[in-house]
Amino acid sequence: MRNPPVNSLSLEFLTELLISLEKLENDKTFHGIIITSDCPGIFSAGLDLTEMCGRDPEHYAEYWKAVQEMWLRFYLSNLVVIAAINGVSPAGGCLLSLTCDYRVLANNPKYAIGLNETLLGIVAPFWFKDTLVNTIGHRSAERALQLGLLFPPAEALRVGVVDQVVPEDQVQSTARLVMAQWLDIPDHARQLTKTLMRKPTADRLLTERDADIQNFVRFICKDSIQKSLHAYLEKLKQKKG
Ligand SMILES: CCCCC/C=C/CCC/C=C/CC(=O)SCCNC(=O)CCNC(=O)[C@H](O)C(C)(C)COP(=O)(O)OP(=O)(O)OC[C@H]1O[C@@H](n2cnc3c(N)ncnc32)[C@H](O)[C@@H]1OP(=O)(O)O
Repeated sequence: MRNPPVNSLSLEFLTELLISLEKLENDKTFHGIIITSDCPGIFSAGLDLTEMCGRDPEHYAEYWKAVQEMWLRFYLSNLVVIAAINGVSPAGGCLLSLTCDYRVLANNPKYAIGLNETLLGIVAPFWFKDTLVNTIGHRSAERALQLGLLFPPAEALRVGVVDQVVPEDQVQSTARLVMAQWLDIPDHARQLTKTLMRKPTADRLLTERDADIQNFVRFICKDSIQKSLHAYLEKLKQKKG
């Protein structure tokens, strides 16, 4: 991912990601992809706050549809998808990594990962929650979501948000080793098993997709939510000054 400075998942960047995924899926010489970051120290800052702040309802609806599409397409991809997490990964950045089949995280205490939405005064939607529950179990997910926990590497491994923590200079090579293991499995059997495991979760969003967009638009348009997002963005900007 190369969307400096922080790989935020803007509408444009999400569209590019989806086009790239589609191209790779349509090229039958590809069997797997490794998602990693070109922004030093940052895997992805998550959803782009500027897409959710000070815009009109039509824009929010279009943006949310693209976020849903990213989740659905990566979560259900027939390719083996591995995240080589070489930086901090809050909220939507964590969600993107949770769509992958395997997560390798660099062992740097700054590289926290988690669904921290509540800390911003926003609520992780049910399909964010379902993805986390499927990964770490109900009790750990409930605690992590309510408290908006961002896990440093050792904790992330202990709770199961990531599958492996390795020295920073070994993240890419480890992801490639893991890819080789996953590609050794007969493709059709692996793909059908992935579908079996993930389809019920994806189907829930597919059947409630429009309602979920409407919920998001209603929620994000609230004055109180706009005020918190605006204040949060300002705080991020003032950090430098
Ligand atoms: C009940 C029914 C509910 C229905 C549905 C409701 C749903 C709402 C759910 C919405 C879900 C949202 C999930 C998300 O992903 S929200 C985004 C969460 N992300 C974060 O909290 C991360 C924020 N960023 C940071 O913490 C830091 O930027 C950092 C990633 C740790 C990097 O730090 P650093 O290297 O120091 O860089 P800066 O902080 O100086 O940032 C540089 C630059 O980038 C801007 N920026 C940072 N993050 C974002 C972002 N997520 N979106 C847009 N822009 C971002 C930052 O403002 C700086 O900009 P300037 O250079 O212009 O100052």
